Amino acid sequence: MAQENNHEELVLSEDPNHPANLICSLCKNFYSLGWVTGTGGGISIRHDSNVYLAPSGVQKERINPQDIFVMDFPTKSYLRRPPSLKPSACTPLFMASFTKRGAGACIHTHSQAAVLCTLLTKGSTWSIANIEQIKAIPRPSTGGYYGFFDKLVIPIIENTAHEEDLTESLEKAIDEYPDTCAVLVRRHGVYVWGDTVWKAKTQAESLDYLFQLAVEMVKLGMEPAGPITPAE
Ligand SMILES: CSC[C@@H](O)[C@@H](O)C(=O)COP(=O)(O)O
Ligand SMILES: [Zn+2]
Repeated sequence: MAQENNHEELVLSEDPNHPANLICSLCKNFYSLGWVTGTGGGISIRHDSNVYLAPSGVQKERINPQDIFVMDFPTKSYLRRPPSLKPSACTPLFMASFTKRGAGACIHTHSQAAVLCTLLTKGSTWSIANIEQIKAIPRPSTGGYYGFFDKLVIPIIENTAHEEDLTESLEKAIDEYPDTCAVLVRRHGVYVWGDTVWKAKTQAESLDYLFQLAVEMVKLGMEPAGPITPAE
């Protein structure tokens, strides 16, 4: 019987910046940061009209380019489905960032700092102010980035039993917070997107830095979004 054409040419490339190679190398990088351990978390990249997706339920730091799914973005149909694998359960959430924000990549982490920030905040947003690293976060309404004296506000949505059931509330948060490039998921992690894969990466790094800092500030009795007070 003839083998189904699985379009390996869509994922096999010598170019380290090919999306299929980048998903593999970045997942190793994110694993070492504790963002994608134990199969959780992941990344999807949109390049031209193709969306590149990791498989579901696998050790993300051990993915090979042959394991990558490729979707045609305009039609949402799969151009390549590796046999015996399922696409990431995060697919509809990654797609929300591509469709609603035109993102070029979306990163999902299970970072403990992100989870702790959702536990330290009872409401539906998490914020921080007056910290230099805020300046790495884009603010679409101004066409630029947050300033040092601005307050950064990230929406928090409630977790669900299944990843795909988060889609509706993530889409609502994206609509309600037009300046955000991230949505926290309570007791779960965070989704961060960017115009390009490198912007998504640096924004995810900057946010994780701020999440870690905020946890330490709270431990020291400081309010992360509070006013600047003279050091004692
Ligand atoms: C540790 S299981 C985590 C999953 O349920 C989910 O939250 C996740 O982030 C990864 O889903 P996956 O389908 O493996 O890409
Ligand atoms: Zn997850």
